[in-house]
Amino acid sequence: MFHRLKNDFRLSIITLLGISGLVGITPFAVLRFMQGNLLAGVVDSAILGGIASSMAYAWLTGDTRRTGLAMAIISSYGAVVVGSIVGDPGLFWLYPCLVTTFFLVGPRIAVGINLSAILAMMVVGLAFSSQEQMWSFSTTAVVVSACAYVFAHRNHSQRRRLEQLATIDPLTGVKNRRSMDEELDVAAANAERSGLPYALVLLDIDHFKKINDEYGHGVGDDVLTELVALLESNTRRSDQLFRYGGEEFVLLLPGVDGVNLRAVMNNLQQVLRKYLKHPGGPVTASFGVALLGHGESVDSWLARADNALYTAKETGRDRIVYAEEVGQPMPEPVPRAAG
Ligand SMILES: Nc1nc2c(ncn2[C@@H]2O[C@H](COP(=O)(O)OP(=O)(O)OP(=O)(O)O)[C@@H](O)[C@H]2O)c(=O)[nH]1
Repeated sequence: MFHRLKNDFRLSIITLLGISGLVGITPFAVLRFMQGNLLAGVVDSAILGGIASSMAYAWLTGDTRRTGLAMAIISSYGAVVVGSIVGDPGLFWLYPCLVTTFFLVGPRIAVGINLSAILAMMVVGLAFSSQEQMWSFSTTAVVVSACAYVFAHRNHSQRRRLEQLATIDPLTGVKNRRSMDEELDVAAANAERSGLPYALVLLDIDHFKKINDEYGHGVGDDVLTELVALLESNTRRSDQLFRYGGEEFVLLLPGVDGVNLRAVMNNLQQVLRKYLKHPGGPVTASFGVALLGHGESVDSWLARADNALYTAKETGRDRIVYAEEVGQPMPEPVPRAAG
């Protein structure tokens, strides 16, 4: 349970706000019934029920996106109904809701929910004892929403930037090794479920150190970016390229095996031979290729591709070596899905 709370930010917010809502609203629901205000008591109880069932749904299904939206709507419009029934004291409930919507949904949706709730409160008009009170409330509620929006928007873009810094290689713009680990896990799980074949290619530029030493690091960097451009423009959109480290890259190719895989690999090798150049001439690369076996771990898959690459380097470079050809028995292939 603590593990889920620690790793799922939205679930932890839903739980925190849900528990705060239940603890904060329950005494008022009891009070309304004791005061004989049945309608307000029933509305408070309905809000409590909505919050509790949303929280349970989020925990059971993990669908925190829909739950966040449901909780934002229930709490904001619930506050409007309560304000309209009990008047002044109910107005204050909208303020925490205006802020918490930004924790539950994206900034734009939160602004939409907030403005429509403020407008609804004004149109119904029952919560206010005077025009002045209505306009004071509406103006301060809009100011609170605007400030919360600016803060949430900044937070959102900073999080996106951090995600980018953590997952993208700054020189070439392709995903880094950290993203690769995640994507390979996803691919292995998908292969078991759907029966789709997956090929993994480890690619390493030949004699790259010499290029750096003779022409400088700037030229080496240009070769790396040119390699990425060539690979990206000669593979499918569903293929994924990662920088494994230094001058080594990983290509993840879903849906290809057998003759098709060999055709793809031969084409890539030809393209690099023809177009990848440094000031002294062409640049070549060596390739180690491994198809994911049935039930095989990602580590074993990578290790087989790495062994194949090692063989390609040892046997002269500028070569494509398939793992099953270098004395590594290919694990049983992933069974194809029926149909
Ligand atoms: N320009 C540049 N060089 C890099 C970068 N990352 C790693 N390198 C260099 O890549 C070179 C890799 O050299 P080696 O591992 O000896 O490999 P190699 O010279 O390609 O030899 P083989 O792989 O055996 O053909 C080293 O000189 C690193 O400094 C980078 O981002 N930019």
